[in-house]
Formats: sequence, structure tokens, C-alpha cells
Amino acid sequence: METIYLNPGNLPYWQHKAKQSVMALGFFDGIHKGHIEVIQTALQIAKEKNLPLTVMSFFPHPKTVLSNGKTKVDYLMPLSDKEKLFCEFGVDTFYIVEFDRKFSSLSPEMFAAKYLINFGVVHAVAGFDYTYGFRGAGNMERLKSDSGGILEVTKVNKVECCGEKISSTCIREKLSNGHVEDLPAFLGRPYRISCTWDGGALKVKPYNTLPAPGRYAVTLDEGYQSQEMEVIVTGEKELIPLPIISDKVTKSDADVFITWNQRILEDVKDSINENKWIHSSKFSFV
Ligand SMILES: Cc1cc2nc3c(=O)[nH]c(=O)nc-3n(C[C@H](O)[C@H](O)[C@H](O)COP(=O)(O)O)c2cc1C
Ligand SMILES: Nc1ncnc2c1ncn2[C@@H]1O[C@H](COP(=O)(O)OP(=O)(O)OP(=O)(O)O)[C@@H](O)[C@H]1O
Repeated sequence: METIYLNPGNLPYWQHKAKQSVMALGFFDGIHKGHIEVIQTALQIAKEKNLPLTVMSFFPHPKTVLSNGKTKVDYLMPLSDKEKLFCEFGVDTFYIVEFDRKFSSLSPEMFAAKYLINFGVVHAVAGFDYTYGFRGAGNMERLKSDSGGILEVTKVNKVECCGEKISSTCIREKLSNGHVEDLPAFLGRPYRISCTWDGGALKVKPYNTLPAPGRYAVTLDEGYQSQEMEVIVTGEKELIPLPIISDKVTKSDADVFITWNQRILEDVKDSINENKWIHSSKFSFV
């Protein structure tokens, strides 16, 4: 899979290079079951038409840009994880448009012309609530006419869980309430974040969001080995591993993944007191 960052400077070059494709559209933070339905629908159409599958997303999040940085978005995954998942799904090209004020003020028709038609898109796929263009005025009902009737358009119906639309927003809410055990039903897999282990602390990498304070059962994955353990998330958003680990994790500055299985305790004060020594001394897993 090829990942292409689009900005006004390189747009003509990539428009010229682009081949015909079926394109899935959206921001896709966290890649939940609704997003997967959009990608799989687009993949099926691409196979039927014998065309490559492309995805067009944006970065940073429109809410952050349009609030001049005042609204902070708790990203569910960094772009690198999104890239890996899209690659596994069979996406051929992942376009990431630099979302800035100038781009946001494009009319729906201009977006369709410059970013879809001029990119060789013959069929666009997005969810029932996808919007585009200045003030989000474009929607799935008008995408065909915004493209001058050229595009074929497929609208994916709402994917729900327990009567609720699955969305990145509701996953962020579950995280902020510590309900990590609910997330597999929304994501289709458990919630996972990337960290680095420096031999003394677990540091959360940028564009990953911790759940609410509490004590959690997690799986720590170091690439070649994984182990069940517990961690504490403090009110200061620190991530403290508890030393109840079976195998040794020896490497310092290692990239590790934490999969969140269950919250065991909501109130972390007792857990932190029990494990005071963790704060006072540099420790390694035993
Ligand atoms: C060309 C373009 C212009 C946009 N302009 C705005 C805007 O002015 N205001 C806004 O809130 N969102 C704007 N958006 C964001 C969209 O409404 C929408 O949030 C984004 O395309 C992601 O769609 P999704 O949330 O359905 O994935 C724009 C998007 C595009 C593609
Ligand atoms: N539950 C869903 N069912 C069907 N399509 C969906 C669903 N959620 C999102 N989509 C579609 O997936 C694409 C990406 O959507 P987007 O990134 O806005 O997801 P979201 O989960 O709705 O995010 P947010 O909560 O920030 O609005 C869009 O085409 C959108 O319409």
C-alpha cells in the first residue's frame, strides 16, 4: 500500500499520477465496525470493477483546525496504525489530505472536482452521514450531482451496537468512562495503544488515548512475546505497570502495545498506595 500526503503544492502532481479507482471517504479515527463496513463495501466494489481501492482521509481533525486548536481531539490511533490496518484490509493507496482552513472552505462541487474526479475516482463509497465541503454542506444524497453526474456513489447504512450508532465519538466516551470491556463490540477487536518502555516507565505515544483512571487487566505485547498484567492509570494520566509479570521484558526503549481487557478497580488510590515503591525506585519487570 502506498500512503500519499496531499497538500496544495503537490496536488497537480498526484492528480496527474492517479489511476481510476474506487474510493472510500472519511476521517476513520479508531477504525471501528462502521468504518470497516465502509472499507469492505468499497473493497467488494473495487474487486467487481477490477479497480484499485483508495481511501481519502484528512489530518489533523477538522474540529481542531476549525477551532484554531482550542478543541482538543483525543485521537484513538496514530496515522501509522491506521495505515497498517488499511494495508491489511487490502487498500492500495491511502491519501491523507492536509486539512487546513483553505481546504475547509472548498465548496462541495470543488471538492468533488479536484479531489475525486481529478484523482480518477469512478465510484465513491462512504457512510450514510458522510459530509464534505464548506460547513459540511455536501452529503451522500448530492455527491453524484456535485460530481456533474460522473461518479457512481454507494452509501453504507448505519452500523449500530445496542441501538446506538457506532462512532469514534462514542468510543472516546466509553474510554473516558473506563468501559474498555465494551469496546470490542464497537471496534471488532479490543482497544490497543502504543507505548514505549524505558525500563522504568510506560510512556504513551502521541495520538493514543488512555482510558479513565483505574486499575486495568491488560495484555502487554512486545512484538515477539505477550503477557497478561495489570496497570494503573492515574488522574495525572500516568501509566504505571504493576510488577506481577511472568516473563522478563529486558529491552529498554522498546515499543510495546497495551491491549485493554477489563477495568478491575475504579478508585486507584489504594492501588497506588500498595505499590508506592514503584514511584520511589526504578524497577524492572520480575
Ligand atoms: C472539502 C471539505 C471541506 C470541509 N469543510 C468543513 C467545514 O467548513 N466545517 C466543518 O465542520 N467540517 C468541514 N469538513 C469536514 C467534513 O464535514 C467531515 O467532518 C469530514 O469530511 C469527515 O467526514 P466524516 O466525519 O463523515 O468522516 C470539510 C470536509 C471536506 C472534505
Ligand atoms: N456506524 C457507522 N455506520 C456506517 N458508516 C459509518 C459509521 N460510522 C462512520 N461511518 C462512515 O465512515 C466514514 C468515516 O466516518 P467518521 O470518521 O466520521 O466516523 P465517526 O465514527 O462517525 O466519527 P465521529 O464520531 O468523529 O463523527 C464516513 O464515511 C462515515 O459516514
